Amino acid sequence: MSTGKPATQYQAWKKLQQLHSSKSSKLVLKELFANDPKRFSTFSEEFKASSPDVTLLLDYSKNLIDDEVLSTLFDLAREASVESFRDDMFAGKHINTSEDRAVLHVALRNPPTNGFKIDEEGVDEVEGVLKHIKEFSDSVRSGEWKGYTGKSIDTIVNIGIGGSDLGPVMVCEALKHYSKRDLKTHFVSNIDGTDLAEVLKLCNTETTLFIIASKTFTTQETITNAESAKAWFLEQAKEQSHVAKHFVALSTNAKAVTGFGISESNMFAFWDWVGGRYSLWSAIGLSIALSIGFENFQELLKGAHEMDKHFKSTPLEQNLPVILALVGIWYNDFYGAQTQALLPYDQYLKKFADYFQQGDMESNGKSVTKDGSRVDYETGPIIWGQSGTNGQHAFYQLIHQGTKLIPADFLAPVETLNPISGGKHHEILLSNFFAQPEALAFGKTEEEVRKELGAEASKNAALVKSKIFEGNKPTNSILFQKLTPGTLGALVALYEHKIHVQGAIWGINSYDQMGVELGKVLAKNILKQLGSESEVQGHDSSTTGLIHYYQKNRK
Ligand SMILES: O=P(O)(O)OC[C@H]1O[C@](O)(CO)[C@@H](O)[C@@H]1O
Repeated sequence: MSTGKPATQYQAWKKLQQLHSSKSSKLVLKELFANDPKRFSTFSEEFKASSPDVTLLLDYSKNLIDDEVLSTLFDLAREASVESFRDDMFAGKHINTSEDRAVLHVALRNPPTNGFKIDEEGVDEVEGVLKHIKEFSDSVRSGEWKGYTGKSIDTIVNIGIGGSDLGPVMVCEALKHYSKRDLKTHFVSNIDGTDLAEVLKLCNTETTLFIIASKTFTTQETITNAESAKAWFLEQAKEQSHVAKHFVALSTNAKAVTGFGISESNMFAFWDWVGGRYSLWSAIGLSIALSIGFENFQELLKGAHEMDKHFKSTPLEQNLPVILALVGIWYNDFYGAQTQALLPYDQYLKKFADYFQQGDMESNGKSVTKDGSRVDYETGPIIWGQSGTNGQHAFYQLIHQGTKLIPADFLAPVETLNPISGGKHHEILLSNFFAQPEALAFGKTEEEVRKELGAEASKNAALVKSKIFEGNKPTNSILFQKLTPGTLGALVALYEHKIHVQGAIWGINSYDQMGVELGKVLAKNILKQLGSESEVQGHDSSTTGLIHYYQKNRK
């Protein structure tokens, strides 16, 4: 079990504080590289899965670390029992202590033979659900599954929110290359009626399949959207019995699913030990299987499983998720960095940062440890980013020359799936992928700027200053072979395990999400009061004023 101890109590943490005060000013990338020609090979690791297409190179040499800092970070991981906490997760121990649950997304991608031995109720049902997903997705994709007028399905609408939306959205976008183009996939998540209304304009009742994705099947947004979608469908289809051909559910709550009017045979089950933000590998991935086919879905699971094996069995010093986690902690807790940017140089990964915004921030956005103490150090970073090179023309200015330290992960494929114009686009893309971390690390000195400006430099001191790049900005670079389902699985699992390791060191529970509850409760209460001004009770003057303004001005 993780110690749940405040991280500041570890000896290694104290040593890292000393190292930061004594040497942070000396950790200058330009000098570290100049003094060590082998720095790249020392601080990079390759991950190779059994499929030759699934390889990742992590270069973490452009970080503000040296051997001593790094070995102290590994000491920290050992002192915080990261290895035994990891093993507890794989063994099905109830590491989600506040909800007394196992955390077993790894069981969803664990092959029936040669996998990990996991002992928890429901794990032996995983294969059966995968079989159900295969049969159903094959029959929809082949056109065998017919709608109420005998036509095949050509449109899928996944209705879900949070983990029941973001994973499928990200993966369907990332693996669009492998998708069945004549089967359109849409996602509706927001309670804002605009979301559903705009999607319904693209749908035909006779050929649309709605997937209602909700672990609890009580989430207000999802159930309201599902009810409205059903009403829209029945306006045309009339007969309640036709619902069975057009609505399926992905849930752990059979009672609520049948209560909604979907029969259990049209329900794809999963279990309490699958956290919402770790659920794309479960039945929640049905829209993925429909879009890219079951075999590709299985490749995705396989790639993740290979990363699970790496995480479970590789010594910490070569363990990719552990390295990413520790380097992240170095900036988050000792340099005071508030955020972490994820910058994929692959257009298919444009939703990657959005996905891990929930994955990381809902997991590690906590301020009490497992034993209830208030932390006196920073926990989860703010995750953000977008695909390169678009980000370069949006926010990179601040990363290069702003006042904030923004550690960033750059990701790119060696091979593109779209080598248009003889591969020219890809070469340009990758030249940017290589150039940005280099510019961030090594910057541009005043001397270089003066040389570049020539005579102009002596006339315009402010211009000289504005063109200096201080450099020494840390980055990780991840190069993967190409964006296959297996590679994506490995990449997602890499970041999932990074979150796990960081949570273990911070002593927090990465697997509950109490922080989303209060707002939900207040919204339900306010909804009951929106009828008239006199009903608005029990709020502060700001909230009351805002509600009254709305009530006066609504039409
Ligand atoms: O799948 P459900 O139960 O509808 O929940 C959706 C999402 O809501 C949350 O509980 C809170 O945002 C997430 O953890 C979850 O992914």
